Amino acid sequence: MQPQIIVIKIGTSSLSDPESGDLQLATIAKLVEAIVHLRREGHSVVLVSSGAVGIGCGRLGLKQRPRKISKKQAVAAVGQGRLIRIYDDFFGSLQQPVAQVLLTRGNLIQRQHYMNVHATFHELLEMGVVPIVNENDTVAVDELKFGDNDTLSALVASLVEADWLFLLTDVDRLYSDDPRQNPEAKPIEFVEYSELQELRQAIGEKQALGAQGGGTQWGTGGMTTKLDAARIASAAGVRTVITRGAFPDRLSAILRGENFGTQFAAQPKTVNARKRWIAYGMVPLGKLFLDDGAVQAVIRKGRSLLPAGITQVEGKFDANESVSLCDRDGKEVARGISNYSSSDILRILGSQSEDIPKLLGFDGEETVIHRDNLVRL
Ligand SMILES: Nc1ncnc2c1ncn2[C@@H]1O[C@H](COP(=O)(O)OP(=O)(O)O)[C@@H](O)[C@H]1O
Ligand SMILES: N[C@@H](CCC(=O)OP(=O)(O)O)C(=O)O
Repeated sequence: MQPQIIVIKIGTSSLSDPESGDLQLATIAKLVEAIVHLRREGHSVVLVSSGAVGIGCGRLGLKQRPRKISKKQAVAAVGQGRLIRIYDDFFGSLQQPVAQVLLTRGNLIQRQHYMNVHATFHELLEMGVVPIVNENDTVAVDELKFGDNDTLSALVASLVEADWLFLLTDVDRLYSDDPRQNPEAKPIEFVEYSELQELRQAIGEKQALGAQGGGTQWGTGGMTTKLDAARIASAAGVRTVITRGAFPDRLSAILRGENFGTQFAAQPKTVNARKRWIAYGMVPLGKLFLDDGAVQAVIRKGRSLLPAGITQVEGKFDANESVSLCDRDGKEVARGISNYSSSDILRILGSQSEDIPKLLGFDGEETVIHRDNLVRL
């Protein structure tokens, strides 16, 4: 097999015991062995590990995840140090160097920062190091949070142009409903990209009816954030698998084609690095609703977006910021960098490009979003 770039995300629910909060040392050891095995087969591996808050709670004798943000951030600062120390000890005993990479959402929004992060991952993987990534919980502010490590791992997978993203959790795969609450829930083995949005909505609605997002009080997002992650990764050409964290030795078997967990088909890797940054590095600050003709032009024909095809604007944004493009039903079909602010678009929407100078009083761009700055989702 060709050397693969593999991102593995492990959730709190697999790292610590749900009742006592104690570390699942055997799982961590097996995960480390599995990763070292993958490295020795020639693959590059990035580990995205949750657990800072959970382990911090264990260290401080807290029985529940704190609700207050500043407390959670302080507890994460306690837990992250311990987490990385355990990994360094375990990987170190197998002579595998590791690196700690702590990221905030803001690091990926700015193009220069994004490129620096990209270059650092590249160097680490070139040197055979296993980067261990987590959100920099201690400094992250609410508006600029990944919020959950499922999303973070998908963005990292897109950034490093991974072949595979493994989301390791405490259930063996995705089900039609939460198997803890509904024993009739049906296992789902394979999901096509075209099925993902609808499935996300159905499972999100069922999960919202349940008590909380995650299966235990320590997990955060449950399956909805994993499905969001699968969508981001699949769109970036990364094959995603949801599988159980307690059996990391199955990762090699999955690479060989065995069927453990739920697999999500990847879209072809056609989008370049800059467009991937536009799609998933930047955070859209508003929405443009398009008529059917504009959806056709942008999606099917890869054309630029002109003011004539825009029917409505939502949100406040400046020129050069990221926006979502939605069809008449509100479904997001593309993202791009707008040449105009939301207030200027309100004045030119529905008009012909040649009327822009007259409507705005200055000689602006002909397009609202140029095709070079536009990515289909
Ligand atoms: N449709 C579903 N299929 C499988 N698990 C589900 C589903 N809906 C909710 N869950 C719950 O999601 C939990 C895993 O999410 P979470 O606790 O956030 O894990 P992690 O800490 O690994 O990110 C499972 O324990 C399960 O109870
Ligand atoms: N950055 C947080 C991770 C939060 C998170 O996404 O947790 P999980 O749902 O268990 O993957 C931590 O280290 O505790």
